[in-house]
Amino acid sequence: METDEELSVVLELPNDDIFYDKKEKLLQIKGFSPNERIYLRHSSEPGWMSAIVKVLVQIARIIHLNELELYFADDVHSSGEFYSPRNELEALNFIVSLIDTLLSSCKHWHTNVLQELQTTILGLISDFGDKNGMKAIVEKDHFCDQEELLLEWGKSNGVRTQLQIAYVKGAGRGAIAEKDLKVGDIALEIPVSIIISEELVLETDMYNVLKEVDGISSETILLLWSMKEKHNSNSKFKIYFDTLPEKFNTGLSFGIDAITALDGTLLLEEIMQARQHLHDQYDELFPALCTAFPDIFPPKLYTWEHFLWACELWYSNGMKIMFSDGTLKTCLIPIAGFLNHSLCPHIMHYGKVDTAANSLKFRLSRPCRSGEECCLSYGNFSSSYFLTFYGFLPQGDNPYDVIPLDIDSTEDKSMSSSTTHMVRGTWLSNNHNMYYYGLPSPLLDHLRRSRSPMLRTKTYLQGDLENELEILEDLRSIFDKMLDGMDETSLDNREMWSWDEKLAHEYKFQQRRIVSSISTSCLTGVDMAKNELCKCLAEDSLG
Ligand SMILES: C[S@@+](CC[C@H](N)C(=O)[O-])C[C@H]1O[C@@H](n2cnc3c(N)ncnc32)[C@H](O)[C@@H]1O
Repeated sequence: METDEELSVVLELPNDDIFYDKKEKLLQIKGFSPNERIYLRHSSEPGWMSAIVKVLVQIARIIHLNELELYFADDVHSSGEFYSPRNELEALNFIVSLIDTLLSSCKHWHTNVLQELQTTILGLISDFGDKNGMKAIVEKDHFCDQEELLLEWGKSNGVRTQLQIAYVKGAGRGAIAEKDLKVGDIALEIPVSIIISEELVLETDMYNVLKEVDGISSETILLLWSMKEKHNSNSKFKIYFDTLPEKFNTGLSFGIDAITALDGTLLLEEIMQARQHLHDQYDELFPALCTAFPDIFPPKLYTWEHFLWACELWYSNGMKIMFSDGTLKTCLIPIAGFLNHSLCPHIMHYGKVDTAANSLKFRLSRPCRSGEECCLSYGNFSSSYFLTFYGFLPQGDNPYDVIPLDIDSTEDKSMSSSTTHMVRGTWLSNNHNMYYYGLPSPLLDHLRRSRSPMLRTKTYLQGDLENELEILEDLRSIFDKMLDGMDETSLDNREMWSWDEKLAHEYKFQQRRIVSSISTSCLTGVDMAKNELCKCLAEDSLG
């Protein structure tokens, strides 16, 4: 919005945001309203631009917090807050789009300010990517003949790409930028006609049989179709199926030694349950379908091993896509399936078909230089989820690596009864002061209230400090027990391990690091609270 003299922008927290109240409160704590107008005034003062940028970024970050980030957001007045790479990129891209809108409609005398602002924000995005993105090592001695064939096939079917396929260290194939790509560029465009979705199955004999099976989902139907289509030499997608790995190596196919190595972690139970669920699903369908319809379900293609392969294919390569008619379907997307995951991705939004072009566009949210690997975000998942369903542990600090706590929060009147309490590595928090300790405030507040419902807020009075000591001791004992249950793991002999043992030990190492950071933070908190309590008692005895 602009007048002849004044150029301004309103950063609005949408009324329909499901976390409106919590975000409004955070904005207020930082001194902003949910409809904050920022004047974009050029000034001769040095630093005028960074002052504007600081405010814009602070507000944009809060507007774009997701549920988990909100849970861990400190409710204290401090500037320069950082929540997660996802949030940071989302916030900065939001400002870029606001400036784009202003630039498209503004008076020419304002364009200089806006362009300068645009350049500053794009610079921040680029710096952020340089600092937080992992640089993949391209393995030049691996050939990608089949992948090249798939690319050619794709291009002849309307694919447009600025990416090449190559092997990258530790991640199989990946997509490498052919030239410098900037924010807003489309790295890859896939026409809907080559997306593998349930439409393909509808006209088949297999569908006529499976639609009669009680409770079967369209995802399972497509999975069973892909098991057979993989071996169909006349398939339209033969070149795609030929590029798929023979083995996926996800947590679902962990051997007994790797499973045993997970002892003491929650992941052991999660993997066992996921496998049991798949086994049950398989046993419900087979061998019955092979016996009743051997032509449609040839027994040699529908073994448990083939079924597990297909499950791993769909878990690790399936993408949820919103089509132009509004339906959401899990799909396999040739070529896009080469994009690896990053915690600081280049591409954040790709799940919606562009109706005008009838294609899926992979647009960049941060620049990718020529020769650099271009990565997606697969979603905000924990490392245990990535390990189980994708077979890797993301490099770097994963903000979604949380340990859920089984604490009944129904008595907590200030929050919805569905609040799930959790913790994560306390090194991720900026606030390790008294009453915070790097631990999430909603958890601490809940524990404080359940011990002492009439609690005053965070005072240095004897009762509060004693309460504080007790909750920290209780928490610490939970995490010390957890640590005792996980024997120490050393990564020194990783060269001797099989792929699955390596992943299991790395995972356990990460979990121990998280748990021990929480225990240490509790202990530091206990020391702080004891210190304050001593001071308080000393003052009382003096006074
Ligand atoms: C959609 S595919 C990506 C292409 C895959 N690299 C390939 O060669 O087919 C997903 C799989 O890639 C691998 N992957 C993706 N991101 C990764 C990462 N950041 N680190 C290691 N492996 C990764 C995992 O094996 C995962 O199951």
